[in-house]
Amino acid sequence: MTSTNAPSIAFLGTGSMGGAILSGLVASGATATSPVIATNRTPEKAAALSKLEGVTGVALNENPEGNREAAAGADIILIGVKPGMVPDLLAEIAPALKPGAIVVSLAAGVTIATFESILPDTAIVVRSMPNTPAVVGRAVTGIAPGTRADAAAMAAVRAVFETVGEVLEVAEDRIDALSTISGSGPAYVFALIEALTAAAIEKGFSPEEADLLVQGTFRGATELLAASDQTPTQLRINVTSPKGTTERALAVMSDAGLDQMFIRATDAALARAKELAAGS
Ligand SMILES: NC(=O)C1=CN([C@@H]2O[C@H](COP(=O)(O)OP(=O)(O)OC[C@H]3O[C@@H](n4cnc5c(N)ncnc54)[C@H](OP(=O)(O)O)[C@@H]3O)[C@@H](O)[C@H]2O)C=CC1
Ligand SMILES: O=C(O)[C@@H]1CCC=N1
Repeated sequence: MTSTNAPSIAFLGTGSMGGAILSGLVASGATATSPVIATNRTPEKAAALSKLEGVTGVALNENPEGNREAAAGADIILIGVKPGMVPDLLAEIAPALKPGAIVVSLAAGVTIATFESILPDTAIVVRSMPNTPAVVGRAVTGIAPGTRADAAAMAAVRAVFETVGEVLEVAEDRIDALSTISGSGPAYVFALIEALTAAAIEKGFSPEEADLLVQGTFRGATELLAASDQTPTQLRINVTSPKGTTERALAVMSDAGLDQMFIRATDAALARAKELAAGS
């Protein structure tokens, strides 16, 4: 993505998720050699985006043609609006797309069939499910090919997402399930951090002390896991002295149904994805 032959990219809807991918691309240096256009509704957001190297932020409230103009000039168009807004945006840009343009969905729930029913036959659709650690080059992104996405198109989309992290290609019928794990996953981790921080404060630590203890522990544990050749199970056992304190804490979590809780939580996320696919 750093050669002058790199495809031109447009972000249509550059909020939490689109903005995270864009930040990761900027941090990687990719936008320095391959400029990007990024649209939003509000001028404030567009101005902030324009401060990033190689990025032109467009405010639709000032330029209502901004999505169409950005789409017309792009080889790869990332659709980063909320799921309910996707059909209208696709209808808006459909007449402007270059033949062979690759339209990449970031949206939860919205199917490839929906994309392909609105876009012209000359457009190539790829469905993705990224996550926000893209900001720091640590995204995990699922990608699934539309009916017209050949190996070259998938390679081009993979290259974009590999600039900001790891990529797993799956069939579309796995994307919703993948989303319940890695798409939503950062929120689960932050919720766990919030809960352990609240416990630290309840134990009498100041908020600053609690942040140091909890965030340092999450960072240390994940970096240990990444550096170690041991499984998470073995690393947990290494902390859990027989008849020690950790054992008591983990027993409480087990009694509270930790394993089942994640299964129920991801089932709930999956059910919501089906609702979104149905347009509700
Ligand atoms: N957040 C996440 O962790 C993840 C989100 N996703 C998917 O990403 C998509 C976006 O979610 P998220 O980033 O959280 O949402 P945000 O609300 O943060 O971002 C949406 C952006 O779209 C802009 N926008 C609204 N209408 C238009 C339009 N007509 N044309 C162009 N831009 C427009 C908004 O601009 P303005 O604010 O100026 O109105 C806003 O910046 C969703 O489909 C979601 O399912 C996928 C994986 C993870
Ligand atoms: O909550 C959502 O719907 C999106 C999809 C995965 C993460 N955020």
